[in-house]
Amino acid sequence: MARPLIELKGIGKSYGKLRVIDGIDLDIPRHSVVSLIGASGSGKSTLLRCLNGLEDIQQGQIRFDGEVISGLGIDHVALRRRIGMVFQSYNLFPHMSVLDNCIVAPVTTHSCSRTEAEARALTMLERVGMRDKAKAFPDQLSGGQQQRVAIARTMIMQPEALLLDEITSALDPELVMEVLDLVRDLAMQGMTMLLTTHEMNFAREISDKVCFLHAGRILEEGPPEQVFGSPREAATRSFLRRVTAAGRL
Ligand SMILES: Nc1ncnc2c1ncn2[C@@H]1O[C@H](COP(=O)(O)OP(=O)(O)OP(=O)(O)O)[C@@H](O)[C@H]1O
Repeated sequence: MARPLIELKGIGKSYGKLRVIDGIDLDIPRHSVVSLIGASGSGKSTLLRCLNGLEDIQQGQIRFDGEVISGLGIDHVALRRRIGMVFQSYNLFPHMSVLDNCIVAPVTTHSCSRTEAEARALTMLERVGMRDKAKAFPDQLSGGQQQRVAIARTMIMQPEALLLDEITSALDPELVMEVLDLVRDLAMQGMTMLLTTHEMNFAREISDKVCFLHAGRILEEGPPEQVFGSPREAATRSFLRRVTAAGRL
C-alpha cells in the first residue's frame, strides 16, 4: 500500500495544564480529502496548526512524505511551502493589490522571480475567477472574493497539501458556495487536503474520510456515509443531532 502523504502518530499538545490534543493518530493519503468535525474547542484548529509548525507538539511525530516535520531543527518556511494553509480570516495585506498579495510570498522567499510570480499569480487568479480583480485592493472585494484570493495566494506556492481552517466561517451565507465550489475543484484536481469545517453537508460530500474530534481525540473516523449515516459513538450522534437542529446538516 502507498505511504500516506501525511502521518500523525501519537500527537499530544497542551497549553499549560489544558490538554488540547490527546494522542491523535491519523493518516492522510495523497490526493485524499480528510475533514475534521467536532464541537467548538475539540482541538480541530490546533491540530492543523501543529501540522504546519504554527504550534509545537509535546508528544508524537508528524511525517510528511516520509520525512519527520515535527520537533527541533525544522525549517518551517520550507515546510509551509509544501503545506499551504488558509484561515478563516483571509489575512490579505490591506495596502497591497490582489496581485501583490499573491506574489509577495514567492518573491520574498525567492522561490521565483517577480516576472514568473506575476505570471503564476495571474494564472491562479484566473483559476479562482479573480483575474479581473488583480489590481483591486482587498477592501474592494466581498468576503468570498477575498477568500478566493487567499486560496490563490496559497496555491501559487504550489503546495503538495492544503490545510483549510474554517475557511467559510466568516462569510455571509450567500458567499459560502463560491468558496466551497473552489475547494471542490481543487479536490477534483487531486489536491491533498485536511480541513476543519462547520459545513457538515460539504464535509459529507467532499471528504474521503471524516474524523470526529472530541476532547482532543479522534473518537470516530470513517467514510462520510458511515460517520454521518450510522455513527457508532454516542458523542458523535449527539453532536450530529445538535448540528442538525442548528440547520447545518
Ligand atoms: N493559544 C492558546 N492558548 C491557550 N489555549 C488555547 C490556545 N489555542 C487554543 N486553545 C484552547 O484549545 C482548545 C482547542 O481549541 P481549538 O481552536 O483547536 O478548537 P476547535 O475545535 O478548532 O474550535 P472551533 O470549532 O471553535 O474553532 C480550546 O479549549 C481552546 O480554548
